[in-house]
Amino acid sequence: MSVTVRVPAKVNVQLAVGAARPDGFHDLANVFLAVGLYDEVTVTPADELTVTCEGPDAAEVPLDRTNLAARAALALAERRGIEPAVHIHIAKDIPVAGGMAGGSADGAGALLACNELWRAGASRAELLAICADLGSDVPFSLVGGAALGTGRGERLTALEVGSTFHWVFAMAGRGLSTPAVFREFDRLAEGRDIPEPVASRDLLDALAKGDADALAAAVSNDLQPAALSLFPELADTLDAGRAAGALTALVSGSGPTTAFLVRDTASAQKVSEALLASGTCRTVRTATAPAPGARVLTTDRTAGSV
Ligand SMILES: C[C@@](CO)(OP(=O)(O)O)[C@H](O)COP(=O)(O)OP(=O)(O)OC[C@H]1O[C@@H](n2ccc(N)nc2=O)[C@H](O)[C@@H]1O
Ligand SMILES: Nc1ncnc2c1ncn2[C@@H]1O[C@H](COP(=O)(O)OP(=O)(O)O)[C@@H](O)[C@H]1O
Repeated sequence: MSVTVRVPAKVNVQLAVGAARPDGFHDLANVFLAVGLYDEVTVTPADELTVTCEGPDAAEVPLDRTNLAARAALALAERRGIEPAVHIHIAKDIPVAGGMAGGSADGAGALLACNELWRAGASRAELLAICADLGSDVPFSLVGGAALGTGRGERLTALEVGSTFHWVFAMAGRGLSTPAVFREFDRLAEGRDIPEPVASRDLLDALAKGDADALAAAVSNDLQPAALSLFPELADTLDAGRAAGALTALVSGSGPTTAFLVRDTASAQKVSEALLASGTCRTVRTATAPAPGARVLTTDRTAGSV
């Protein structure tokens, strides 16, 4: 018996960041767009909780109980009074510490997979509540599509998207820590009045219409100056993508992955080749958006039985 769930990465087409809250988090207007790069999480009954990971970045993924997938399994097991006796395998295609919510994807994926494996019967609302406890980005990994996240990003309102958008992503040679980027945001904001974060009407309209030019004109990321301050070479990657004809270029979330909105697959190809040739990034991937949220791919109720 095993269950496999597929979960998408995300890009933030708007990330408006408010002042630091007393609890250390920041209020956000976080417009998430799920993109078609996926991790797959497979859960199988085992003697005890174990985690394995395969993929180009696997060596950087913790395999102990700090792994978000393990934390998700433990959270559901505790609520249901179940032994968390499960092996979790992550086939990882989403870059690690890249600002594309790879860990959050694995948390949401493991939660959905364990709910199915254990026939735990958690409702969508309960799954979303567990996701919010695990991390600010985790609820969005469950729902996918496009959504506005408020609060610390965990309170979601689904958004309409009128068409498919084409993206190129440039993966950097090293990661960036999300808390470190928020700390740098605070440092850069010292002495300034930080406005309440609000979603941009132009941006929501562009998404709803499926208008790539309007979306390109409206994207914004308040964490980008902080990410660039910690990782100045990212400016060269952004420039290389713009020069190759991207409609817009921005840092994805807290970075350091850079995201390039392009008009079509031909432009995606051209921008990808230029980015690789520029030598300013480690790898390049293309993907379309929006992508669906966490989905059960297979439930094999015979695997593991004699
Ligand atoms: C910045 C964003 C944008 O979508 O994503 P990434 O770029 O990391 O993927 C998110 O806000 C990241 O969400 P997530 O990675 O789930 O963060 P959490 O585990 O909830 O929090 C990690 C740390 O980030 C900071 N944090 C996170 C969310 C938030 N609204 N305010 C914060 O200040 C806090 O320092 C917190 O301790
Ligand atoms: N399943 C997981 N996959 C990747 N990283 C994880 C996972 N669980 C915990 N982590 C930790 O979370 C950190 C942030 O990872 P990730 O979610 O990939 O990046 P980001 O928050 O920038 O989107 C990693 O450096 C790693 O230490």
